[in-house]
Amino acid sequence: MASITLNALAHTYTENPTKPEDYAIREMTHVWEQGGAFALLGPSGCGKSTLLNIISGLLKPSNGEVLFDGKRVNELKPEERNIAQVFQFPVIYDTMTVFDNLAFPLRNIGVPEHKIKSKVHEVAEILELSDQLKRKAKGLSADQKQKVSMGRGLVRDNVSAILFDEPLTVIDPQLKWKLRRKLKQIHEQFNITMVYVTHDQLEASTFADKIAVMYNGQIVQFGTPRELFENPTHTFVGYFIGSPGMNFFEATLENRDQQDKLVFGKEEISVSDAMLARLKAMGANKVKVGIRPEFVHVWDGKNNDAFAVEVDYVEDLGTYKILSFIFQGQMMKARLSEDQQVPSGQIYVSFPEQWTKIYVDEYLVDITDSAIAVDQAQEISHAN
Ligand SMILES: Nc1ncnc2c1ncn2[C@@H]1O[C@H](COP(=O)(O)OP(=O)(O)OP(=O)(O)O)[C@@H](O)[C@H]1O
Repeated sequence: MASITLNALAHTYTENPTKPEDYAIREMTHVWEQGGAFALLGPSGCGKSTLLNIISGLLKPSNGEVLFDGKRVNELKPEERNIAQVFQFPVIYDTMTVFDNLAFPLRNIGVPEHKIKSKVHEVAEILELSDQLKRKAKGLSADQKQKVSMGRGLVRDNVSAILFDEPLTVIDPQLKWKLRRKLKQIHEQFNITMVYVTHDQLEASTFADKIAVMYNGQIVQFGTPRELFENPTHTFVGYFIGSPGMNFFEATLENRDQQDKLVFGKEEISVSDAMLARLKAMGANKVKVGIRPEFVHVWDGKNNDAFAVEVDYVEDLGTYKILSFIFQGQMMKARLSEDQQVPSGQIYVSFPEQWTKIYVDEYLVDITDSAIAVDQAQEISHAN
């Protein structure tokens, strides 16, 4: 078991990179703590597989270091790293029995047969494969084959970490949740560091305690599923997490009647004085405002803080409804409970200040005391 540290890591497939877009992994420093269950979540092409292959040693990074428990492993071959990797498609030997497939990694390193037998039976028991041990792998279903792949990762005692690269892609939907639960159970039992790559937010949040959201070769936020939902620190996280994703609109900081205001179209958006002061100090005239559909309040009648908007349409999704409305010419969404009635035509919506997030250059403007203290310390150190 090990912690995995990526230190100033970067990777490019281009011979002479000149710009950030030439990098599949843009410089990143990141730590996966020992024993954690993590997900690496992001859209196709953002660099997830590249990152996993660098950790397992299948790929040599262009820059930076990979450390296991603080020790540099860049020079170690994949088989010397004690990392198990489970791929999208099960990697097993069809002509061998399930037992021999599971025994293979142990026979390779010369473990005595009696030890192999007990270890294979132990892992088969956990994976519910005990009654399949004598079968040839060829006849197994896709989910059973993937379980054998996982089992091959688990039989070795000295495995530092298991990396899963979209392991449930070929599994039938009704079996996915079963395998996901199995993985969670295995994590609890073995206390192994696990990194699970997926582009599916549901898969990520049911498996992982903490999720790294990846976008354009960078980890833009690392947090619990709840943190990613309630406090996205990058607009991509707001957009990618949630169903539907966060609403965004561009607003400007304007001085009206000697007071700074955040303005969108004809409306003033309510934010705290501390936020207005912070934006002014940053010299940010244009910002993005983000609010999750779940946090938009919908009212039947006029209300002090509420804006008059036009209902566009309502989608009934069985257990909840999605209301689409037009606010100052822009389409936005609110998520409502199934029993909430929505009148047609004009309605009123409000955006609670607590859930109204402000972004500058795609990053959240954080006005908590600790965030401001860090910024000020950085400004002082730059000034010196
Ligand atoms: N062998 C390669 N040679 C050149 N470019 C590559 C190679 N492998 C990946 N890339 C590029 O690097 C970027 C990151 O790819 P990567 O496969 O790591 O992303 P991913 O997030 O795992 O995507 P997916 O979910 O589709 O597998 C992409 O732009 C991809 O086209």
